[in-house]
Amino acid sequence: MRRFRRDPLGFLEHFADRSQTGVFRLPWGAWCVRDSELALKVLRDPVFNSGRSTFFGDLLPSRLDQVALGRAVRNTVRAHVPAYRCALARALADLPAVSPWPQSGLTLVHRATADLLLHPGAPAALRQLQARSVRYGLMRSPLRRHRLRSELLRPKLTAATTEEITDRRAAGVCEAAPRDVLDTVIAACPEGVTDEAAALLYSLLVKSVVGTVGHAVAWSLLLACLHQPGATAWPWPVDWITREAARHRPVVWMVGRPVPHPMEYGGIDFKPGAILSVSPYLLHHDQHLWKSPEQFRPDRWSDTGDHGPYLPFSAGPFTCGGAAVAQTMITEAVAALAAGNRLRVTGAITHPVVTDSAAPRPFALQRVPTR
Ligand code: HEM
Repeated sequence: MRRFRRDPLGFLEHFADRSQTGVFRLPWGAWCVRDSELALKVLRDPVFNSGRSTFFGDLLPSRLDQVALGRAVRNTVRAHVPAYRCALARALADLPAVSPWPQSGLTLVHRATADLLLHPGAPAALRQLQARSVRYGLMRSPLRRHRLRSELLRPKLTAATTEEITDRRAAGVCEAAPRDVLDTVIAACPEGVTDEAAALLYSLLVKSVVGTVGHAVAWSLLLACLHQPGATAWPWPVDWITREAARHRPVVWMVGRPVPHPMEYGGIDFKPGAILSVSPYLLHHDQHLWKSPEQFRPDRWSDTGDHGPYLPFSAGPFTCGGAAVAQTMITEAVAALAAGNRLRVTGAITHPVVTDSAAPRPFALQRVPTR
């Protein structure tokens, strides 16, 4: 496991290269589908994708409820994009000339979405708890002391969110005009979903909106700066940079699907319940399907054809419900950070820290105004 912690993706590639079958066993017992065609089949085939998605798990009673909630939240977030842009500009004005990343990515995105997640009239204590959780453990930290802190914070945040949901449900929430993502979640939860389950659903979505987007912003900045050190302007459109960063270093590095009944897959016999994992990273680095996949090359997005499988947001029936709006949020943030500035990174390496997401290791970003 020490080798995995040092270079998780290299470790995964090493196992994939040595495997003789389309599916190989990971050291911690799970199964990884190495063959790209078989992997895409796992994500798309109804055999593995019926019933409820693992993202929401059993927090909602049916797949229809999951889809309805995902769409409702996506719509609320999409409607907020103009406000996000303005709030981002205000948050950037407070960013120091040298800032610590990837944490600054999460802080920036949180500041730009704070009123979307909890409207300004929501209890101040809850808004503060949410801001603290963004600082100390929205995403699982590799550091034990951070994990301990977040384990202390999480029950408090869940309890405070649950209490707020109880109050809002008692007062009634207007489905047609949600004031924030919490209202949207409450309105989309069918009867019978407890206040605590609604709080857990809400926290999953906060993690996606702030944590996953924040880490994707950090990867884009890091990779673009490392490949154009000291440039006053990047030679690529920001959209190409963010797409290529999501290919080169997908934040969600593994998604899993349970095997529904005894079956043979990729030359191996599986029992029901075994988890088949698909790694977007491995598919994005398949030498047979991508040209020079190990290189960070935003210009590969100048044309629409000739690409291998691209699934930073997964694929098939359980694809990320917020993919398009997430892409917009990431691109807007990177563009805003770069506008009128020369960017430089120090202390940067491209080996990620892998926990529940593949995050960049700490680096410093220096912004020097060019006008
Ligand atoms: C960089 C940002 C993001 C990435 C990389 C990402 C990626 C993913 C992935 C890989 C899944 C799981 C799919 C699977 O199990 O196959 C997922 C699920 C989901 N994501 Fe995202 N996501 C991001 C941001 C967002 C945002 C901003 C929203 C909301 C607006 C969102 C909403 C959802 C929903 C609702 C699902 C569950 C889909 C379902 O089960 O039907 N995501 N996301």
